[in-house]
Amino acid sequence: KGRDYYPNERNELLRLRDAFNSTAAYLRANWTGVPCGRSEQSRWAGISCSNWHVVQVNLNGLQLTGSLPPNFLRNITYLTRLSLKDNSIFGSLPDLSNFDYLQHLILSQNQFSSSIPYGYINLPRLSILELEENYLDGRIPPFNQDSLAVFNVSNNNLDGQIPETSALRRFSKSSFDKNNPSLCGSQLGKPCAPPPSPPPPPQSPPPPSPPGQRRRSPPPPTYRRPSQDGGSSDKKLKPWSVGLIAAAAAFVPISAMAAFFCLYKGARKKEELQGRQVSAFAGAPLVAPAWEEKKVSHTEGVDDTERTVELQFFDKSTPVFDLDDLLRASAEILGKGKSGTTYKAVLETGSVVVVKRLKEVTGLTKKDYLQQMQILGRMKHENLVQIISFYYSKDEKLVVCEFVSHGNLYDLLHETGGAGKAALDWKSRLYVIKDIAKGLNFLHQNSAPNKVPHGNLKSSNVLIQHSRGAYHAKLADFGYLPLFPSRKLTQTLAVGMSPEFAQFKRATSKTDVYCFGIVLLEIITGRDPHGGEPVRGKGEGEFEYEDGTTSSTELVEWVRSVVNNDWSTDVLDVEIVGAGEGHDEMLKLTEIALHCTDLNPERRPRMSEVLRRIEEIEIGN
Ligand SMILES: Nc1ncnc2c1ncn2[C@@H]1O[C@H](COP(=O)(O)OP(=O)(O)OP(=O)(O)O)[C@@H](O)[C@H]1O
Repeated sequence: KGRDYYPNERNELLRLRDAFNSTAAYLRANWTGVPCGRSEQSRWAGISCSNWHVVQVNLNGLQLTGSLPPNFLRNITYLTRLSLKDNSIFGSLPDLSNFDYLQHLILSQNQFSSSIPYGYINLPRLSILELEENYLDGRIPPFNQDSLAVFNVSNNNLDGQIPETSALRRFSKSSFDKNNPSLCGSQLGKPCAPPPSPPPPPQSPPPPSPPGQRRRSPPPPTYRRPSQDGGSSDKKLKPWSVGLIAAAAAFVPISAMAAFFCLYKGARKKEELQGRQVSAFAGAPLVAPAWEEKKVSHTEGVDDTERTVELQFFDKSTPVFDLDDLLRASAEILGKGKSGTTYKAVLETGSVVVVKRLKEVTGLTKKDYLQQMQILGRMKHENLVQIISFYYSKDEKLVVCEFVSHGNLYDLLHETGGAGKAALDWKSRLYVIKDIAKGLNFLHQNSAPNKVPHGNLKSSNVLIQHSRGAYHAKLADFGYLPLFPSRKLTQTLAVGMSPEFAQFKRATSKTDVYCFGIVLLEIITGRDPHGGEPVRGKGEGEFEYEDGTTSSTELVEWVRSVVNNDWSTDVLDVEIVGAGEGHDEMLKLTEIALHCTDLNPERRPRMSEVLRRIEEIEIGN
C-alpha cells in the first residue's frame, strides 16, 4: 500500500490546529486522515507535501485566534514555507532554529508581541521574511543571509539601530518604517547617534531647557538578546496587552484572566510611581466622588504632554468604568478592519461596549488625537454610533463606543443562505437608507467645511438595530481620516475608492456623498460593489485597488447604462423585484444614487439636498 506517512508531522499539525480557537472549525473538519499521501497534493487545506513530507503550511486570512504551541512544528523538518498572514495570532513569534529548509516565513498582519527571535538569522535558506503589522518590539537581529529577497518588519514597535549588514542594506525605507518610532539607521534616513553638539559660544550660554524635558539618550547600537520569554524586560503597559487580554478572554473564563491582569497591574503601579499615569484633565471637576476613585475623567480641555490619558468619557450620564474594568471584561473579536481591530467587551456590570484598537496612528501627537476625539464625542445622533470614551497612550489608542446588536448592512445584504437577505424587504431598506442619510447629513452639518466628515462610509460600517419591528441604522467608524497620516492608509478607507482619490489623491465632503451613493446602489441592486473580492492582500503588502480601478465605479457604470436605456427594473435586487412593491420609489433612489456618484465631485448634491429628496419618498404600509 505504498510508503507509510510520517505520523510525527501529522501530530504537529494537529497540535497547531488545536492551539487555535473555534474559528479553526474549518481546519477541524478538513484536517482528517493523512496529510501527505502518494500525491504531492495534500487533501488537507493549506498544506503542501513533497515526497510524503509536509513542506508548506499556508493558513492565511482564516481568522485564527490563539498563540502558537511551544516548539512549534519542530518535527516538520522539511518545511520550506510557513505563511500565517492576516489572522489574529498573538504571543511570541515561534522559535524556528534548525529549520534548514525554510525559505518563506510570512507572519504579517497578526498580533504577535515578542521581539524577533535571534535564531532567525541562522535560517540558511531564508528568502522571504514578512513580519509587518504586528506588535513586535526590541531590536532587529543582524540578518545577513544572501538569500534574503523580501524583508518587511514595518508597522511594529521596534527600536534601536537597523543592523548594518550587507543583506539588510539592500532593503529600503518601506521595509522598516511606520510605527517603529524608535528605529533608526541609514535606510530610514534617520541617523542613530545624536549629531555632535557644537561647543557653546563663550559669551552666551545655551538657554535652559524647559522643566521636565530631558533628551533621550540614543539606544546602544548593539543587539540585545531577547529575554527567555521572548519579550522585553520593560514593564510598561505593552501595546499588546489589551489585545492579548481581549483575545484571550474570548475563550478563557474570567478567572483565568487574573494572570494577565496582574501583569498589567504591575505595569501600572510602576507607571504611577514614576508619575507617568497622569490624566491630561487632572484639573477638571469630577461630578461624582465615585468617579474620582475610579480615576476616570470627562473631557474638558486639552494639554499636549506626551503622556498616557486615562479613559475619557464624553457623557456625564453614562455609567463610567476604567481601564481595569475594561481589561477584566470578557471580550471577543468582532473583526479586524483596515483601521484596527474591534472587540466586543462585556463588563462585569453587564454593560456591553465595543472597543476599537486603532492602528497606524503612532505618528499623531496626543493633542491632535484628543482634539479629534473631542470632535467625535460631540457627534450625538440616533443614527451615529455613540462614542463613549477613548484612551490614549504612546503605544495604544482605544475608542470605546456603544454596541449595536444586529450586525452590519453588508452581512445583511450579502449573506448567503438567504436568511439575512430575505429579511431585508423594500420597507426595511428604505428605513435603513433614510437613517444613513440622516446620520451622514448630521455629520456634514456639524463638521468644518473643508473636512471629510465620515471618510469611511461603506455597508460594513452601517450597523443595524432591530427595534419595534423595524430595522434602523447607525453609522460607525466616522471621523478617523485625520488620525491616519499616510495616503496608503487613506486609500484603504472607503473614500480611497472614489474616482477623485484614485486620480488626484484628494477627498472632500463630496467624497462622502460618493460613498453614500455607492451604499445606496448596493442596497438597491443587492450587488457587492467590490464584487466580493478582498479589498486587501492582493500581493506582498499591496492593496487591491492601488491602481485606482475600483469595481465600485463598475457598478455605477453598469447601473447608469441600464437606466439610460429604458429605466428598466433590471437593476433592482431580485429579492425586492419579486415582492413587486416600491419599484417607482427604488427607481427614484437609483436616480439619486447616480447623482451622488457623478464622476465630477462638483456636480454631486450636498447631503442636505440628498436627505430632502430621500425624505420625500413615502414608506408605504
Ligand atoms: N459599535 C459596534 N457594534 C457592533 N458591531 C460593531 C461595532 N463596530 C464595529 N462592529 C463590527 O465589527 C466588525 C469589525 O469592524 P471594523 O470597523 O474593525 O472593520 P471593518 O468595518 O470591516 O473595516 P474598517 O476598519 O475599514 O472600518 C464589523 O463586522 C462590524 O460590523
